[in-house]
Amino acid sequence: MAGTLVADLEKRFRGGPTVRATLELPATPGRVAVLFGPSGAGKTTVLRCLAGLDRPEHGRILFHGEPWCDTPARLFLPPQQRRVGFLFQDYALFPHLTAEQNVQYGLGELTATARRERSCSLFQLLHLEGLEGRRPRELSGGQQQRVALARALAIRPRLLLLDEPLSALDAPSREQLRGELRRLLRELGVPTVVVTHDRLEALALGDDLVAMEGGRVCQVGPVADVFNHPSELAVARMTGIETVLPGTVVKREAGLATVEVGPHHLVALEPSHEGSAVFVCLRAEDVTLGPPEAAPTSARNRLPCTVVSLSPEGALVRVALDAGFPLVARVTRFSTEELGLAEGRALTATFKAPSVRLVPRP
Ligand SMILES: Nc1ncnc2c1ncn2[C@@H]1O[C@H](COP(=O)(O)OP(=O)(O)OP(=O)(O)O)[C@@H](O)[C@H]1O
Repeated sequence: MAGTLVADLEKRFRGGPTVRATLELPATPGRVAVLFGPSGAGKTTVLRCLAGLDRPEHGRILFHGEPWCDTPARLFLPPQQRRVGFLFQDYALFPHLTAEQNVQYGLGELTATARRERSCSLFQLLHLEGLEGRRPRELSGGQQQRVALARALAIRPRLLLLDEPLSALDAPSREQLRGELRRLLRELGVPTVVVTHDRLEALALGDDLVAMEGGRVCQVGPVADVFNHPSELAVARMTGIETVLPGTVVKREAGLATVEVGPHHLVALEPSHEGSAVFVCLRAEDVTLGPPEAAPTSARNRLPCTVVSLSPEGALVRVALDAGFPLVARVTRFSTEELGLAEGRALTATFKAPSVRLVPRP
């Protein structure tokens, strides 16, 4: 129990959905867990229950073995007793207070000197020196975010909870601050739970991932495990796998599975689950394109296909293909030119067996 955050809760909204979450996460210094999923998945609801801002109808929350919520025992600790730092989506800074006053707001129990010392060290840590006297409207989006983070940290929280911390920023700032926030969270040494619906943000910020959809937790695990081995179709979709095809496992041998998909037999690593009905999931980045007469490579899967459409995406091009079933590849502009890609062009698509993820099909 030490070093973990355990939650098993159910929150019902009158006339609305029920959000259920069962999860156990490492909560060690600097470790970041991401609640990830599409809009309406229930991420914010879980975060608010962890904070003590919402009260679940049923459930338990244990932080390092200490009960924060236990509905059968009628136990519910308010946020200040949990000592959690909460960063709201819109930062919720008091507009009439200066940055320094905002940061010192929750420190009423300290002497004025101690309050000043605490906020001074946070302004240094978050590179906000010189901005103490500014009001929120006189700060940039990134500066507001850091002031809000300083306020959340001022109480010396045991757990930091961040709701979409970058969503209030424009795209270029978001990209820049993603890496900065990650470094900062590591440095701060406080276990953190972050809500995001953004795939890149989840990858950049998280050590652990809780994938949610439709008010339930679909999968929990280290970020790379969840992205590489989605346990179900909903997780495959939310982690950005574009090719999802119904298939049937027709052979299992020597750690490999042969899967019938449309007119083809594909080779994948043998899945740990039983059952032959599967979804074959393939990332566009894992598909290599070459001329029809391309020489064999180590890739187990080679499919003749034709180009259906090309869509530029910055330095890359998304290539929709017809291989007897729809297949998506993503290649550089350079490769597009070199291969002379155009609608109707015949090609060979190749991908390795470990790139083919098999997810059980109900
Ligand atoms: N106070 C409320 N009353 C009724 N329904 C609510 C309330 N708060 C949330 N919900 C509903 O509960 C579900 C989960 O909402 P929640 O805000 O937790 O989702 P989310 O994953 O954080 O979504 P988003 O990414 O859009 O913020 C949604 O269907 C939402 O409409």
